[in-house]
Amino acid sequence: MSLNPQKIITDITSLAAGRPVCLAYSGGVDSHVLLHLLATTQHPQLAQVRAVHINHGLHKTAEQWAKHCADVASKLDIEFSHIDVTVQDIDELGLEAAARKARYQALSDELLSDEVLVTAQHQHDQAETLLLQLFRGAGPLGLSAMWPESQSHGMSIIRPLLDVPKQDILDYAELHQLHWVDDPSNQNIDINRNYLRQEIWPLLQQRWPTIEKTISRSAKHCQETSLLLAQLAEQDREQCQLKHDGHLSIAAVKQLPLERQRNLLRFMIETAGYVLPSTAILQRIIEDVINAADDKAPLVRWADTEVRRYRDDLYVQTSTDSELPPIEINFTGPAELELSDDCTLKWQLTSGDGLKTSVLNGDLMMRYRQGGEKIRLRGHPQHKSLKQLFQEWSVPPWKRATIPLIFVGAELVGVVGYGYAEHYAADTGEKGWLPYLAGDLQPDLD
Ligand SMILES: Nc1ncnc2c1ncn2[C@@H]1O[C@H](COP(=O)(O)OP(=O)(O)OP(=O)(O)O)[C@@H](O)[C@H]1O
Repeated sequence: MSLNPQKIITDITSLAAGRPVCLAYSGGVDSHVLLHLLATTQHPQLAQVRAVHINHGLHKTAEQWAKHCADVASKLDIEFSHIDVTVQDIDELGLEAAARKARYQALSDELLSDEVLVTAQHQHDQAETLLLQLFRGAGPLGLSAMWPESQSHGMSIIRPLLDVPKQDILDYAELHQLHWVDDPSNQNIDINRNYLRQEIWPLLQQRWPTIEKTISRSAKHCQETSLLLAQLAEQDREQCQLKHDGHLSIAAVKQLPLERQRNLLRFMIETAGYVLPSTAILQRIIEDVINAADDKAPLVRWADTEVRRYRDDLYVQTSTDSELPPIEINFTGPAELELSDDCTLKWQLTSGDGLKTSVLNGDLMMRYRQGGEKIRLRGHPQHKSLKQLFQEWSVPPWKRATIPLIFVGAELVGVVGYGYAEHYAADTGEKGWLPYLAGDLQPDLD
């Protein structure tokens, strides 16, 4: 079998679906062949094409590579740019992963909002990726290896060569007398992928000559299985979201067989964009969180993610910072205050809601809960402790310490987002001063 240029360009056109394409051009043979195909094969629906090279600056010859890429693109009449990046966190991530991280970040910054990125991984890369996942004990999603189209780092990425054998790419390059750059770091067998490629693969291929193709076929089977599992998880999620607040009902989750509980949890975590937990952590979520006694509020944490239970609700979220620094502010400055990276307190004048505007003349402060606060809410006959109110409002314990409280002197007069004290709440028809958290439902402002 040999590489069919028209089929590849047709595949790119259909995956790109009218969006302009930007080729990630390393200077290696694979992306050079793809660049050549894009430049020389016509397709009426193929929108604009350009190429970008990332210079990691890791080799003495890096500048020459970038120059080589620019020359090749220019001869093929393809718009070209190169980006210099600084590879960081090498000690923590290892050279290969650190370079990939810097590369994807730069590509993501470079891409226009409607552009798709095209990369040149082929059938052999796909087989290697599946094997490396297998050695790590991955399930169907990991064994799906690379998808023809996926979303990553905020970009759409398409991989039109996944079904093309490496040999076909080399034959094409030879036929068209292409000159490419071989990355010297590919020889370093301390890197698992290189070890597999240099030391193991030749033996496998000697014994099983079609192994590149057959392993890639397994990746496709796993992709199909992953899609089916996602559909099942979607159905289970609908069934377990009894309220409309997006949280799963623990009682409903417990009705599912264990393997579907695990499948649902993985799906929820993955679609929310968090790092998937290991099998052991997943098991702890089932044992310690889902099967905890009703009155417990357990949590399991990994990476920067946590799963918690409060009453019947299951929370999958970014780890909460339980030790928030105390803040004391008076409200004479601008009408907003950044409380943390993702939380801003804002305030506005509005009709019949919030606090009387006269509070602005006094000693108005904001701080978080310290324990022992009481408030008599508007329309209530007596004071209640904040603890009791948080329970009545079903505020999960770990959120209580993050809700801004408004004080006049030492007196608690408002719990942002929840309610105001009888003597300080704005009357109907009167202008009120309303603090709220950005992202909360905005009040009707006038
Ligand atoms: N420095 C880079 N600049 C732009 N794109 C890159 C760069 N390195 C890799 N890529 C893209 O990511 C894909 C996979 O990377 P990988 O490291 O397997 O490529 P390579 O073997 O160095 O190069 P090639 O796949 O072009 O032969 C490449 O096919 C290419 O599309």
